[in-house]
Amino acid sequence: MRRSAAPSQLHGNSSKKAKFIPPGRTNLSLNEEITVLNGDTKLEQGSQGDPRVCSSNLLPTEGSPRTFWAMIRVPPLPDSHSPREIKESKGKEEELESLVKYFSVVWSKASKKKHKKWEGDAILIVKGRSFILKDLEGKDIGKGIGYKFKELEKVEEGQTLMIGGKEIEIMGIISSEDFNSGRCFQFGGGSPAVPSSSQTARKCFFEPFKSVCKPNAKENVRDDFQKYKPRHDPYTPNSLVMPRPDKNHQWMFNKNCFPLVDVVVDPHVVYHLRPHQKEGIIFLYECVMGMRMNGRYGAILADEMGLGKTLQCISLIWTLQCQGPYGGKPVIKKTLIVTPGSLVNNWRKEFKKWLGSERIKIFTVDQDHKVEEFTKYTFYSVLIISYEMLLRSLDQIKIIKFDLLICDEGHRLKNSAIKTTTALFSLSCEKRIILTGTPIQNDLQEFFALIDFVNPGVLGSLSSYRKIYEEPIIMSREPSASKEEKELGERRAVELTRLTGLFILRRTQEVINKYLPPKIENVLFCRPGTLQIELYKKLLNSQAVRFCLQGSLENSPHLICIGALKKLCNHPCLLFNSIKGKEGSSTCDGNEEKSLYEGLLNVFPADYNPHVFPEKESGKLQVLSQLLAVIHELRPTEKVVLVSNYTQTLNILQDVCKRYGYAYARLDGQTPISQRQQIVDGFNSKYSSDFIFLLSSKAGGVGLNLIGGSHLILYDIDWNPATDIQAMSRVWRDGQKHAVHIYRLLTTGTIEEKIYQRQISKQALSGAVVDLTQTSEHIQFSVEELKNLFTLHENSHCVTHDLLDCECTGEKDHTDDSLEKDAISRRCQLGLYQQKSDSLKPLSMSQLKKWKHFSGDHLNLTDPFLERIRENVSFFFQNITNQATCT
Ligand SMILES: Nc1ncnc2c1ncn2[C@@H]1O[C@H](COP(=O)(O)OP(=O)(O)OP(=O)(O)O)[C@@H](O)[C@H]1O
Ligand SMILES: [Mg+2]
Repeated sequence: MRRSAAPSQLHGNSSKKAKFIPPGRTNLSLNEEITVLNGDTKLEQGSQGDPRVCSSNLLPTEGSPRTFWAMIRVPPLPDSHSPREIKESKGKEEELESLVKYFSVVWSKASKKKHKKWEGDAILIVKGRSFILKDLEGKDIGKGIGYKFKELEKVEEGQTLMIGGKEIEIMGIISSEDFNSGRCFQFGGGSPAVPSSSQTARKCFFEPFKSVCKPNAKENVRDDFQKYKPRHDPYTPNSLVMPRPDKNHQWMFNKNCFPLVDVVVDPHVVYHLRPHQKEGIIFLYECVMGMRMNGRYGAILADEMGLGKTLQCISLIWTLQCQGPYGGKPVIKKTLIVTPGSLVNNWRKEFKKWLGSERIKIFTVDQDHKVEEFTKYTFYSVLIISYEMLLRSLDQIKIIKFDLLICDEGHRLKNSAIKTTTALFSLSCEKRIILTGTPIQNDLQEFFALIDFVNPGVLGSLSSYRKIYEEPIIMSREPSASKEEKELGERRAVELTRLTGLFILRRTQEVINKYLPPKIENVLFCRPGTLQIELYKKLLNSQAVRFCLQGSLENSPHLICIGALKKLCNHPCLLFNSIKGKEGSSTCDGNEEKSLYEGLLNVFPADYNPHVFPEKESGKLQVLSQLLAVIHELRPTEKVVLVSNYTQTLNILQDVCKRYGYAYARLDGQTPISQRQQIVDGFNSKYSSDFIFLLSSKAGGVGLNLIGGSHLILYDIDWNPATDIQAMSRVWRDGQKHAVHIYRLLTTGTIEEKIYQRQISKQALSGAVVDLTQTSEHIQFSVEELKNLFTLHENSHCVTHDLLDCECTGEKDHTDDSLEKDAISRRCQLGLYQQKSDSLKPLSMSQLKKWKHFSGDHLNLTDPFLERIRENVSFFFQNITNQATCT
């Protein structure tokens, strides 16, 4: 048996230019040598005894087959040196010590067999006196230290060596650039297709296309060009023409030699498209057609929330369903859209909004409309289904041949182990698009899962990805990282960005700012009520809180304490209900909670009735009811979205609506999915009499359009800034006609301020995960942090302002302009680790300082809304975006 070629040989590895001469072959010339490097034998793989023993006596006779041990060059034994020589050589050695060289090699286990097999390609890293052999998945497969420089210096292309119990042949030199970027590790990643620039899209083709195939007769050509006309005129001004496939693509996909036809997006749709959406459609087209990367058909459209990802996909589906570059034949027949339950009908609505009811037949799956119906009627081309329903109907879905798969809010596929991901993975459809407005780059493993879903294998296996990208990148960010580690991590990150940037597109909110009305964001620090303060202090003095601060966080009930404080901030009656609810409980958790609540009931008035919940007992509720009143009075035609993360709090807010006779709609986790869109539509309709939309943001806020409302009040704060940002994005989006007012309510001096500070400082600074799934359970608190959380600042107007180091007293409008304004253009954000957008990112403390801020005692408040609520607000922060577009 001959040695078979390693993968690089089989696939024509470009790094291997010269000889691939497997050991054991007879055609080695006599002056080619196998060198056995003789290190200090600190080898991971045992070396084959002392190679010096196998010297000339094993030399083959001329003409006889060369054995593995043939032609060994024995490294010279150390000479004795004079002192000066030693000094000089020491200097040289130090220099050599830091020298790193990289080689591509093929390797096999050391063996005396006559015919052996190369077992694989590998990368040899030679540094100073040591070497590391890595396989192409980045795993170390051999190591050795203590070699002599002379031995390692001589390593060169074509040479065969014995190291670490392995025989290797040097196939080529790798530049440090290629190693550092990770490009030398070749795996399933497709090579980028010939870049087709977006400009080509706008150019029309002046001549009939030349196909790579030559039709037989001129006659046929003429006939063909008449028969195969573009569906829409590519020459009209503002037409949106898709890029032309290159020769390679034609070779691969136009086997029947159809004439090429312009793919032109329906002008009816183009008329509405924003410039970034036109670019997005071209991007998606190139991706799913395999024009950006050979053999890869997936894309991630990660535009920030509200940029119209839905419309971009609808335009793509409509285009591909009717047209294609080869003979005009449609590229796709059936599309599957998987989306959160609350958005199924939103998709249907968007299809109708942009394409009317006739162009495309949509089928949405719900309790009464099963997948079988879609299969039965061939005129349906798009199936829209929720993730939950998909799991239930997987067997039926699998039978249908879908040509395009779109996963909306697809960041949920970041966990490759969950059922939804495996179910979707099992579908055979190659053209896959993930839509997500949530940042996806923070966790490298989740990032891998998303990439691997749209373009399976493009980053190799998970283990190779970890070795080649994740580990070096994470290591480079450790404070203890060496300069080399930092450099390597940075290069790998750049390479990962380059590679994935071919099929990830993320644009920031700024691209649509100019189409949006102004946004006035306010943070209101509300003075707590007397009962609230009393209860708060009592809670902080409880045994449970003291236990948390003792230092052992193992079984610490800190989450229970935090929960109780947050409830109290919303309204004392919520705490009252919890205490009452725990009275009979005897579980372990119950006991901890009981110890937290001990003596609290005595603080409440004896006849306390939680159903009455006077507003003055909660600073925020008091501000809220004043705010609703002033909006109702000053803007009678405008509506309010009122957000809380807790159902119980929403119940209170709902009762407030009833109390004041405000008409309201409500959407929370319990709202049946089939009713959600109807509720949203009702609220958005100009004929609706609803004044308030009560929304549980976690339960159903993602992806919703609530542009009927122009005031949004965040009643409580979440640990995770992304949850709040999601909620805020519901109203300030395309289609909004009014200036948008956002109010975030925080109880002054309490845990709510601390959570806010954590959102804006710690997370923004550390770049920690900004991800919807992050909850307080995932946050690790130090005892110091808990101490801070469990402190009440009774005498401060605004602890957050105190922390800003701002010299103002809050009596006048104050804006700190001393800091340089961010002058970074953030129009487009592609891939990982590029400058993040500020618009949907948690604020930093220094940015907050630039917001206008003033205390509730400020004398000349110009904002009529704030003027009316100032009595209970100790401090304000305000920021206006798009003031220029103010009407
Ligand atoms: N070109 C446009 N002109 C006018 N309105 C548009 C345009 N594009 C999108 N919209 C509207 O903007 C709103 C937001 O669009 P869409 O829901 O697709 O956003 P998204 O990018 O999916 O955001 P999210 O990440 O929050 O789901 C929708 O009401 C949509 O109809
Ligand atoms: Mg969406």
